[in-house]
Amino acid sequence: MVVLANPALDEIPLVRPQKHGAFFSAIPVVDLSRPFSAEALVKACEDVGFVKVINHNVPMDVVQRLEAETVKFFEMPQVFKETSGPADPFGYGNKRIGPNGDVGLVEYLLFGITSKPLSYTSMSFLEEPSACLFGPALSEYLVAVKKLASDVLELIAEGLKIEPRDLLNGLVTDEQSDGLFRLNHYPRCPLLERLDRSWTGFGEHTDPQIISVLRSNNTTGLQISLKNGSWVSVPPDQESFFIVVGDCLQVLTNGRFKSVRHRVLANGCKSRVSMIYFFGPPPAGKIAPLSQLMGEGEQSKYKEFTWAEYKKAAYKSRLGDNRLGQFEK
Ligand SMILES: C=C1C[C@]23C[C@@]1(O)CC[C@H]2[C@@]12CC[C@H](O)[C@@](C)(C(=O)O1)[C@H]2[C@@H]3C(=O)O
Ligand SMILES: O=C(O)CCC(=O)C(=O)O
Ligand SMILES: [Fe+2]
Repeated sequence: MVVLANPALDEIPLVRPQKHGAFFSAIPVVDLSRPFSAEALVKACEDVGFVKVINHNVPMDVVQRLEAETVKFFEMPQVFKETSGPADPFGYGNKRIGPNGDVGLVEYLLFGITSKPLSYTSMSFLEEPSACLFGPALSEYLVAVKKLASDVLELIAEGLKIEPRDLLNGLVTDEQSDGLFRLNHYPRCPLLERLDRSWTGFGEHTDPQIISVLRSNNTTGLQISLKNGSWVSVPPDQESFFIVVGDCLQVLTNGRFKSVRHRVLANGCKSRVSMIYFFGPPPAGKIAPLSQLMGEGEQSKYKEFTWAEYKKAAYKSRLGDNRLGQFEK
C-alpha cells in the first residue's frame, strides 16, 4: 500500500465561490477602553459568538516580533520544518488537521500551554541558533494575550452580573488550566490564484474551549457562520484581536452564548498567518451552566461533564462535527 506523506491538493475540498462573499460590515467591535464594554461584549457573544476587540493593551511590537519569527519558520525548507512534526497532537503539521482525516491548505505549529509557570511544548526547531528569538517572542506574546483573555472574561462576568467577578477568568488563569496555541500559515498558491477558486484552508468547526483569541496578518480568508446559517467574511485587521466563543462558554451560559462556527478559505493570492490562543479550563473542571445565570425553573440543556471528558470526545470527532451534540439533554 502506498501512503502519501501529505494529501494531494485534490483531496482538499474546493469551496464554490459565494454569491454573497462580501465582507460582513457588522462584525461587532468592542473598545475595551470605553464605558459599557462589558455589556457590549455580552451582546456580541449572544448575537454572534464572535467579536473584534480594540484598545486591548497588547503591545504591537510583541505581536510583530512573534509574527516575524513565525514567517521565518514557515520559510524554512520542508525537511527542516518536519523535524518538529508530526503534530500528534503538538508539533508541526502540514495539510492534515487533527487525528481523524481532516485536511486543509494550511501548515501549522501547535503548542500545548501550561499555566503556572507559563510554558509551552518544546520542539526541535527551537534548539536551532536561527530560532533563538522564537521562544522569547512566543513567551512575551502568550503572557500579553493571556492577560487580554482574562480581562475579556472578567468583563463578560461583569456584563452577566456573575459573582465573584473572577469566576470565569479564574478558569483560564488557574494553575491547572489547559491552553493551546496555534500558528497557522496558509501559503500563497499561484495555481489557486490562476484558477480563481477557493479551497478549504481550515474547515468549518467550533472551538471546544472557553474562548479563543485570534489575530492574523492583513490577509482575508476567515469566515464565520451567522445564526441564520449564512457565511460572512471577516475583514482582516492586523492590529486587533478577535474573540471566538467556544463550546465550554456556550455550556457555562446554558446556550445564551453560542460557540461560533468558523472556517478559513484559501484563495492563494496572498499568504495568511494567524495566531490563535485557545483557553481551556483545568482538566478536572466541571463544565455546567452557572447557577447564577439560570432563570427561575430553567433546566440545564447539557449533561454534566469535565473538560478532560470533553477533550477526549473532541479528539475522537471530525473537525466539522457538532461536538456538543452528545452532551445535550
Ligand atoms: C479534527 C480535530 C482537530 C482538532 C481536534 C479534532 O479532533 C476536533 C477539534 C479540533 C480543534 C479545533 C480548534 C483548534 O484548532 C484545535 C487545536 C482544538 O482544540 O480543537 C483543533 C484540534 C487539532 O487541530 O488538534
Ligand atoms: O487560522 C485562522 O484564522 C483560524 C483557524 C482556526 O479557527 C483554528 O485554528 O481553530
Ligand atoms: Fe477555530
